[in-house]
Amino acid sequence: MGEKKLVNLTVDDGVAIIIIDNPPLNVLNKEVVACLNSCLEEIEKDKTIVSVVVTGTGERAFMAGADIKEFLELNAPGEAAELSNNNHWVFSRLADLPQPTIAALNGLAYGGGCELTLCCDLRVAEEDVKIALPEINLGLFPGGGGTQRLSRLIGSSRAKEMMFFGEPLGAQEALKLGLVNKVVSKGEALNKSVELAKKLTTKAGKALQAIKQAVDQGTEQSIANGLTLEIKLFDNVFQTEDVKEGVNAFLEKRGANFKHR
Ligand SMILES: C/C=C/C(=O)SCCNC(=O)CCNC(=O)[C@H](O)C(C)(C)COP(=O)(O)OP(=O)(O)OC[C@H]1O[C@@H](n2cnc3c(N)ncnc32)[C@H](O)[C@@H]1OP(=O)(O)O
Repeated sequence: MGEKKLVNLTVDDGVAIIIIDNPPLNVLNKEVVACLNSCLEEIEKDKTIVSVVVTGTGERAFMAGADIKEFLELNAPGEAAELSNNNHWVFSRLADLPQPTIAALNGLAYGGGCELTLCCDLRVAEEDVKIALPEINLGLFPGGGGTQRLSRLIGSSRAKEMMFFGEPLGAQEALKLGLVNKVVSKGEALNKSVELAKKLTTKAGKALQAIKQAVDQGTEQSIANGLTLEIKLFDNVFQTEDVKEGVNAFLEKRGANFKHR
C-alpha cells in the first residue's frame, strides 16, 4: 500500500485542484512542502490547465501554519533560514503560476497557512473562517512571505497590526480589508472556488495570464514601466486567435468560443 499522499492533485476540464490532506489541521511540514512542490511541477507541465484551486481537507483548517514540532529540530544558525527558504521556494512557485489561482478557505488559515493563501490570486473564505499571522506568539514573525505579500495586499499598517498582535481576523473583517474576495457559507468554499475556476475556463486563457502578469510584474515597477509592460502584453494577446474570435462573436451577436491556449 503506497504511502498516504499529504497533498493530492486532480485536473478536470481545465481546472486543477490541490488538496492538502494532513489531518487534523493540515500543518505544513517537510513532507507537505515536498508533495506541494511535486503537484506544482505537474501543473507547470500540464498546458490544459486554465485555473487552479488550492484547499485543505476537513472543516477545521485550511492550514494551521508550519509544523511547530519541526521547529525543535532547528538549532544551528542557518537551519531556520533553510526552512524559510524551502517554504519560500514552494510558495513562490505557486505565486508564479501563470494561471489564475484561487484559495478555498475550508477552515482557519494561520501563519504559513495564511501565507499560502497570499500566494493565490483570489481567496474564498467560509463564514466561520479565522485568518491570522500569530507567529509573534512564538517569539517569531512570519517567515513565509507574509511581511511582503500581506502588506502589498492590505496595506502596511493593517499588515503590521495583524503581525504585531497576532490576532485572528474573521471572514467578514478579512473581506472588508480585501484579504478575501468572497465569503460563503460553511462547507461551500471549495464548491464556490471550483465554480469560479470553471467560469475562468470559458475566458481566453492567454488574456487571463496577461492580466496576472501585468498586475503582478507591473506593480513591482514604476507606473511608467508597468504601462510599457501592459502595452507589450496587450500587443501579444492581440495576436491570438481568441481576439479574432471574441470580436467576430460580438459583431455576429453570439457567444465567443475561446481556445484558452
Ligand atoms: C513560515 C511559517 C511559520 C508558521 O506558520 S509558525 C506557526 C503558525 N501557526 C500557529 O501558531 C497556530 C498554532 N495553533 C493554534 O493556535 C491552535 O492549534 C489552532 C487555533 C490552530 C487550533 O486550536 P484548537 O482547535 O484548540 O486545536 P489545538 O488543540 O490547539 O490543536 C490540535 C492539535 O494540533 C496541534 N497543532 C496545532 N497547530 C499546530 C502547528 N502549527 N504545528 C504543529 N502542531 C499544531 C496541537 O498541538 C494539537 O496537538 P495535540 O492534539 O497532540 O495536543
